[in-house]
Amino acid sequence: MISENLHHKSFLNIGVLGLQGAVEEHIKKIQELGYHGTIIKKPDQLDQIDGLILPGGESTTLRKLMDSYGFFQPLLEFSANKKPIFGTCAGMVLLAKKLEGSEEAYLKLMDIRVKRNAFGRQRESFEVTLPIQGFTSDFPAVFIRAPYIESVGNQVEVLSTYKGHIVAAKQEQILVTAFHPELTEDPRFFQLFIQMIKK
Ligand SMILES: NC(=O)CC[C@H](N)C(=O)O
Repeated sequence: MISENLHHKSFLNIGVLGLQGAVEEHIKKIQELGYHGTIIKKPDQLDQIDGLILPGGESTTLRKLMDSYGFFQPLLEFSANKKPIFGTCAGMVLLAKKLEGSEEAYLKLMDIRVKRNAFGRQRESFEVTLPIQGFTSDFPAVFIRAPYIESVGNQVEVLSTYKGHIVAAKQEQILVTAFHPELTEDPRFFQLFIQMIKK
């Protein structure tokens, strides 16, 4: 009985880093798909979850908060244990191995070089439909002061580009999007992340 229940989908517990940014929107998406979503405010909560979403927000603020709450080392361990991480927008900036310009990268968990606020002032926020590798139809992508990926290492699978710039990618158990899948009705990026967790 117990082992059967453990396979029930609601037993997957997906965390959303809850220090700043689009936290509730992600929790809502996880719940809509029938899974348990937990707002993560302390590093010891990482032990309870099967995967973690690093939401959009302001990456400079986020990294300061992550440092002061002691998240840096525990997140490296979380990733070393092959627990999946999904970074959207600022979350993607935090996962990058390199940042364009003088700013030092933060977690350096994914072999991507990221340019922040990359689409310029005129295009602070916009929505486009994009073909995504593995999806059978285009995805509505909402960009807000979005970064893009300038280059990737050979472990990285490019999932989507917009105007020649990489805006979604995957490396082993890490998924990133420059856009905000939590702001559209389309659940496919969350479904993809959940598949990565179940693997
Ligand atoms: N919507 C977002 O997450 C914006 C990201 C922000 N421009 C940054 O670099 O931190």
